[in-house]
Amino acid sequence: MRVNGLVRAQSAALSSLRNGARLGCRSPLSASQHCASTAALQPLWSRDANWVRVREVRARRWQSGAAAAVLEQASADPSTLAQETIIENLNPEEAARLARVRNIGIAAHIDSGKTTATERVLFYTGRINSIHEVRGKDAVGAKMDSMDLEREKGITIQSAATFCDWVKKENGKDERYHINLIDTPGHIDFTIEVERALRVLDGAVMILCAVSGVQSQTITVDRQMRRYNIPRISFVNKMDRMGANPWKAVDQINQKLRIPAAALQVPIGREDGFLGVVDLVRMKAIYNEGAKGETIVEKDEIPADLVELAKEKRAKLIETLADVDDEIAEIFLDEREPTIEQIKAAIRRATISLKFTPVLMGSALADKAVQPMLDAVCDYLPNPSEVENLALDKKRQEAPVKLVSYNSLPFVGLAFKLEESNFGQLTYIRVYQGTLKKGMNVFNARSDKRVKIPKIVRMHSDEMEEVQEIGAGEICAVFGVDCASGDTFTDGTLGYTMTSMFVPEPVISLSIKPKNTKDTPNFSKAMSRFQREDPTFRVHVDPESQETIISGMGELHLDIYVERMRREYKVDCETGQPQVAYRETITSHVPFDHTLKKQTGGAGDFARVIGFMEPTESLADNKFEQRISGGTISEKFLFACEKGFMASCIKGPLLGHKVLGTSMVINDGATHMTDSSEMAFKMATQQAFRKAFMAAKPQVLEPLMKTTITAPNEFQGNIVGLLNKRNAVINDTEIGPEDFTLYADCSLNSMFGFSTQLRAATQGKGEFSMEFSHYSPAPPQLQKELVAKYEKAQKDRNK
Ligand SMILES: Nc1nc2c(ncn2[C@@H]2O[C@H](COP(=O)(O)OP(=O)(O)OP(=O)(O)O)[C@@H](O)[C@H]2O)c(=O)[nH]1
Repeated sequence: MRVNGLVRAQSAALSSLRNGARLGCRSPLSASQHCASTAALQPLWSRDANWVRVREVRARRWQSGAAAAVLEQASADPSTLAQETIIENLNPEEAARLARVRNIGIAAHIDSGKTTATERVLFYTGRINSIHEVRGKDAVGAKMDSMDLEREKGITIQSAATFCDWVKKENGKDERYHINLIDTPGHIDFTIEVERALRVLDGAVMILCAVSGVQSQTITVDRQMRRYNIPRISFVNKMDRMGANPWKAVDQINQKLRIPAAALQVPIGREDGFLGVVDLVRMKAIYNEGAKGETIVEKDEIPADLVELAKEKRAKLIETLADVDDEIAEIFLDEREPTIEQIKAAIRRATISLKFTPVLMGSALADKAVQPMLDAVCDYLPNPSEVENLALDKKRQEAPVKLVSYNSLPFVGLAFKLEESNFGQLTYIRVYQGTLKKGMNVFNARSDKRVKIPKIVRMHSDEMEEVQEIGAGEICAVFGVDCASGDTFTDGTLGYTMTSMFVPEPVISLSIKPKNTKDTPNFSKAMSRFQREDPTFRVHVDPESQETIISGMGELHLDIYVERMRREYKVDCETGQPQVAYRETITSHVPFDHTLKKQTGGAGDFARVIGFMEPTESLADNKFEQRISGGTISEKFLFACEKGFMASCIKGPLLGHKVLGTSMVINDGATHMTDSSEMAFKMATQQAFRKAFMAAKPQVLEPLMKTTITAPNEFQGNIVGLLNKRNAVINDTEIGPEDFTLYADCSLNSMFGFSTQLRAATQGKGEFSMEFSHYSPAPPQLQKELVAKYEKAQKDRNK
């Protein structure tokens, strides 16, 4: 009995160890698993069932002892944890340097105040001398919105990186922290900017509006943070606004985002009278003084009318921590009062292990309580050595290896963003391991090319500061490195690659051309630059109409590029109507035997291809295969066949949209001694493709969008009505005390004009966000209409 119990406990420990490794792992592959595990994070606590909790805590403690033994065993196997030993040998100086580094992002729903808060952070840390507002009267604009377009529209379009040093007071001593910070856009059309920032950051500040709480885009940002296992602190901004209610935001983080959350502060005053916050950990009142709130005044005395509330919310904080942290759970069970250090350590542990988010509050615009948020970044978000980053070792069958943020190890970095600047291409790199030095040769793991690093800079929005080297765990930008977004660089001794970020599929496309043909060279230059910089912006030329088609994440996304073309390249463009990016596929197996034969006087054209077409297992890609035996078609001609197949997939026979999920196998054929050529085989394959495709029950696929709608409860009926008209599938509805959130799958085609109708149906109080989910067969009626329209356009063109 005892032996069995031990085995069971050890296997539980092993599995918890594996889960733990997954939670910390920065790989998009682990995202769904992680979502599942965090969804299961339900509060364990119940006052009436203390004994259950005691047993659980004891069992967990016992298991962690067993887990330590397993870890010891695992670290003895160098094939899996080769670098574990290095971590143990981290020298104290290196550890002290890393302990003071934070790489963080600011992400939130549109207009929650990300850029306004970042402006305060830069001001209070001394990076800028004065504060300028988004859409401010002085028309200067915030530092991080450096593009003219961003300043005019008052929205962030590109993420911007900066760095600053924050001096935190700790027990009367000054502690200097180095913070690399990325401000991201809120609008879903620029979601790739959030994806790539989160891919390389160690922690995030999730900003919420004190009036609106969790909004539709907050839910998308939450999903993205989970995808990359990002620990976060939450900041409830706009406490100066009428109707501000931080407790609603805290409840919604718990209920809608399902992550245990508790406030670390209570507000002193509200709305116009918002003066500062009470720090619940240290039980002190914090006020801002000075013209821009630059002086922090701490008082031991809490305003009398807030003493009871502060006690209640502090108890709530400790209770929530007891649910997610064993040490606090024990103290709680023993009915002892945890010390400040114990509470802070528990918040840190629980935040980093993704079990909890501490909630702070303030008003960036009114210059209140931003500094305590910066303190919380230092106190509760991880330093680079506390985050597990994995690479795959190509030299050892892609075995995962842990990267260690240690300056003297071989260099490994990830290029996460490209940007054209006046001085050439700028590549943003996160250094995961080793040191990147000016003049050093690095290897691109994808292309196997060696490149020299001519110049390294630290970015401060659109300004830069040249440096000679960048250590492990830091973010920088380099010049003169030709690569793609998501490439891994090493020093050449390691065969490591890192997984890249998640790139959503473009869903909207439109035709575009310069108004003046003399602008064509600039037009092409702009297109290739935008494409290189933004993986969600794609360009292709329609082989028949010769029109240039651009595709992206939404109308705003494409509009911005058209506008940037005008401003930055002086090219005025004509654009067609935005169209949904449909896809085409086949649904059955069809054999083909096609001969191309032309005899026009001299040498003719001859090619015969035999084989079959069928749907692939998943819609992910198309597949070409040759199974020729006896050399009936030579290698050279088979290569031409493959090219023909690829060309056919770009423009499907049904609608002229891209083909997905289609496989073509050529297993026989014939060649003519003199008349066969590569061109003949390419054309024969294209003709065979067309015929077989049309015979294989072709199907139009339409993009389905994961849609999140939030609105006050009284409008629920109206919204369900709107969605029913659009044949949407409602997956879930969550009803809160005031408003509800509805999750649905909607076809993109049916969502044109939805924002206007939603505004009308909810007196402007409803909002929604959409994200591409997957391709799904279009309804037969829609397919019929689309095909008829395409055929008519073809006929008109050929007249
Ligand atoms: N009342 C009030 N308004 C604020 C506060 N913070 C920001 N705002 C206003 O909210 C609007 C949006 O602020 P931004 O900082 O651009 O918000 P954002 O989240 O960066 O916006 P996007 O990046 O475009 O999504 C601006 O008009 C700000 O002045 C605040 O604390 N209180």
